[in-house]
Amino acid sequence: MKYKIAVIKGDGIGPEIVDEAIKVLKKMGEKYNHNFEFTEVLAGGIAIDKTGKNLPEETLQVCKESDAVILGAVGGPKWDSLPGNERPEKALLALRKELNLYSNIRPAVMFDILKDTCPLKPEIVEGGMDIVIVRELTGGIYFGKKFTEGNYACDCMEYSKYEIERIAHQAFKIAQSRNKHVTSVDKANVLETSRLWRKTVEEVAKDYPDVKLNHLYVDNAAMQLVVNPKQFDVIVTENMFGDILSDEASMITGSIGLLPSASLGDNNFGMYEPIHGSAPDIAGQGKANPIATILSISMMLKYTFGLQSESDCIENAVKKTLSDGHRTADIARKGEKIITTVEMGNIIVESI
Ligand SMILES: NC(=O)C1=CN([C@@H]2O[C@H](COP(=O)(O)OP(=O)(O)OC[C@H]3O[C@@H](n4cnc5c(N)ncnc54)[C@H](O)[C@@H]3O)[C@@H](O)[C@H]2O)C=CC1
Ligand SMILES: CC(C)CC(=O)C(=O)O
Ligand SMILES: [Mg+2]
Repeated sequence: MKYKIAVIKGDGIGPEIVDEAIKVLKKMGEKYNHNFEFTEVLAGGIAIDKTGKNLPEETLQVCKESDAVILGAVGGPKWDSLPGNERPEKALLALRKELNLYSNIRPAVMFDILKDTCPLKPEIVEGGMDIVIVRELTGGIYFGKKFTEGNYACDCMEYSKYEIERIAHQAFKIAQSRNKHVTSVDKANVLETSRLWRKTVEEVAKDYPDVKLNHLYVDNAAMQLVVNPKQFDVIVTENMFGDILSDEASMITGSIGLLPSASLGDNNFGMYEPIHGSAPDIAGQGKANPIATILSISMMLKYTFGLQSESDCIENAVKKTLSDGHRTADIARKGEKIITTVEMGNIIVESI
């Protein structure tokens, strides 16, 4: 079968990590006899430099005509002084909105073999962590009305009941396939959008009587994540809270370079990207961990293409590579041998 994949490498470490993920996917194609067809398109800073636009029309068109999109990351200091709408990051938001990818699934799992890289107390680490953050991706403060007038600036957090309902359903369905527990995170003590969020999530919960629901304010949730991550199964939350909480959760697993994500809409189409950014501080140095992007490929095989065994194969190859002691700089302990981005990709390909 032929699978059409749009590839957006982006900026900073984007090209380095995506190259490793493509290598893995090509190997999977050979092993399982699948025809993965790649079309590379531009978005972000590199698109600004080459075309003058952060999201050229051709990019959006190719994405719409593909079965899935792989994205590295966009942005960097070179483009930081541009106005909001012209920045590389705006291209990512526009892609998510245009492709109606309202549901961002961010699993955060502590691998046993990496427990010693977790900065938390040993007794907390011992409990482990296996959570899925379900982040609303096309609403909230990132997409609300915004303007600057002289010395005043405004960003509105906006949500409709419909937007909350569809992400809540997604979270409850995921919880049904796991440990049947949803924690909804909001700031309902001060935000109108959060009060609508909480009320709507409670209504949706009635359709899932087998799933336990509790609510946490986001400040407490941020604290609970480092005090007792084991209490969580599925966290559902709005766009910005999910963005921040998932970066926090990543460090409990050992590194932000480990966490993948799937951005999904109403059909099987999806955009797959690591949760991290373009990491300009380490770009071009072979220091980036490609595992988050490689695990995003694993999510793509499962969610968009329905290839569960192939998805498991990648996950197992990553686990074996880590069990064999291979470490990029972000997950190496003092004195451990450090390998490069490309070496990590090669070893994972060999494990497949
Ligand atoms: N999805 C995307 O395209 C995203 C883009 N950004 C953009 O990326 C740029 C940099 O943002 P930052 O706030 O620095 O966040 P970042 O996630 O790029 O980097 C934060 C820290 O994590 C490290 N890091 C990130 N990915 C890593 C990996 N794979 N392996 C090892 N270490 C890794 C970086 O070296 C840095 O120290 C900004 O322009 C920002 O807007 C930020 C987040 C997401
Ligand atoms: C442009 C940002 C909203 C990207 C980001 O930080 C993310 O999606 O995690
Ligand atoms: Mg983020």
